[in-house]
Amino acid sequence: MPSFLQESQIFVSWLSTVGVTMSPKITVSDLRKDHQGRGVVAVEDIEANEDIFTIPRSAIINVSNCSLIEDKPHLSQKLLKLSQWESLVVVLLYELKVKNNDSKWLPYFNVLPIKDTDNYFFNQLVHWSDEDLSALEPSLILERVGKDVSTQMFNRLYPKIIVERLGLHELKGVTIEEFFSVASLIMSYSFDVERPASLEEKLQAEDQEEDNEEEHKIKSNEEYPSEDDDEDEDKVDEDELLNGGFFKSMVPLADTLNADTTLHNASLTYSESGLIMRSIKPIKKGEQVYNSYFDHPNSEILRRYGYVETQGSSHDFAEIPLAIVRSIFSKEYSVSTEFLDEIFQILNEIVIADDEDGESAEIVLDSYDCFKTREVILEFVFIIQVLTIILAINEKEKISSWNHEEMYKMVHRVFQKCYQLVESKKLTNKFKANFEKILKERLKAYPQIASEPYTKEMAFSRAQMAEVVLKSEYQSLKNCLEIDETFKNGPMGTYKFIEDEKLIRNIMKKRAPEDSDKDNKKRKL
Ligand SMILES: C[S@@+](CC[C@H](N)C(=O)[O-])C[C@H]1O[C@@H](n2cnc3c(N)ncnc32)[C@H](O)[C@@H]1O
Repeated sequence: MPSFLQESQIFVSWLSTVGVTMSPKITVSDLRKDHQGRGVVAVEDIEANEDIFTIPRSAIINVSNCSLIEDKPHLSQKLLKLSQWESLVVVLLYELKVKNNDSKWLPYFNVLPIKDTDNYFFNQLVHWSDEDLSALEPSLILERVGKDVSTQMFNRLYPKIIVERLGLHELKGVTIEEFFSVASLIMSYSFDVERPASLEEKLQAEDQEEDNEEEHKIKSNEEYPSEDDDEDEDKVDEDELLNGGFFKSMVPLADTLNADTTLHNASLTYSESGLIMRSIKPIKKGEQVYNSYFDHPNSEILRRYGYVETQGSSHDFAEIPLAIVRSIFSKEYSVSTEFLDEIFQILNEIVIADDEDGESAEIVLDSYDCFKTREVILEFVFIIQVLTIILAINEKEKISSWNHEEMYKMVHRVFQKCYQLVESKKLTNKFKANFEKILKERLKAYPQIASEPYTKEMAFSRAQMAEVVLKSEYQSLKNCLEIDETFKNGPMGTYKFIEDEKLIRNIMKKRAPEDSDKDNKKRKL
């Protein structure tokens, strides 16, 4: 059996046979000592904006370039009706299970975790046991692990889509574990590759032709699709492959690059004929060429890719659940959670009622993001400010005993006045106090280890990676808790703090008619 090194060499030789051109300034390296599998490293200095390699579209795998369509071109339209994920799963299963050693991409598959199980294993959160996952408490990433979604996809594909609709009996015996491996591979290795304009036109024309034929068939033969078919088509419609202008694709060599949010130095660009990996800054001899897998915090990097950045991701944030906002306000103002839920319901009604162009943002969210950079999402600022004022007025007026209509009017007025306040970069002093209490309460949920600084050690075990995620979130909260910094000169801009009474007096005074016109102007957060 070829060694790890030999497999890399076979892969690199194969790349040239499929038209990939590689700069002599890079090499595919063995980075197993750093627990990074393979990666691309510069063997000579590379300047900014240099082409590092180019990949023709014929070398990538997707629904328009794969053995399945070469062998069974009649399935093309049916595949295009699936979602991006579903179609790539089918395409890869066919390549791996049916073509297997005859696949033209075999030297590529041999350097991937799906085939090289001696040197790789999947570490994404879907593969973690419940015990492993418990180390991530209280991170809200636990609500997005994705086991249910993956299982649902498997149940949709089997047997209905793969066997009944596509007639791929040769893929009948695929187990849920095999499906999970392919799904994990797609999650951590695939790219959303823009379709070239020429292909886009061809696909749209074929789709139109297909629709016309379908319509003709129905009219002439009165042959209606079965109820079941109809239901299925509806389900995938929004998510259909033809939407979005890209194909989820496997891109050999581009996916050999590891990623780092701070060391990111190369990016993939698309042209009509192919894909180009280009340096975005100078890369010194000996340095690794790093891609970026979008702006993810460590929790999401772990969920999707199975590793963490040991000193934190540049895009780290922590999430504050709405439940904490509810419990702090309930405690601080001695009001029932039912009353707070009624206010939340009214806030949702206001957003819907005042939404003229469908663009107003909801402010009652399941959770609120607080970034390491000291940015706090505006919905969070706004809901705390609104609740602070409503509950102060409640102390004077006992709003909680009012009927829904009266309560709606008052909440609406507070909403509008707080909107103007926040828009003019002002907040109240009591907002500051409540913001602080909420963040402190969230911090209490984290274990002691989360408050300790990152260590220099690499984090390889699941327990170590979970610790790094908790540190990333804890530090994000701590940073945002430095309120004078958060609301002064940071990414949020500079806010002025005013007396709550001033705003409350303004709200309580009888409204002048011209005020209401001004108040009704469009709001977007
Ligand atoms: C697109 S692949 C990159 C190539 C991969 N290293 C290989 O040998 O096939 C993505 C996977 O590489 C690993 N990876 C990427 N960036 C990493 C990093 N900065 N540190 C550790 N592992 C990384 C993770 O296992 C991730 O799921």
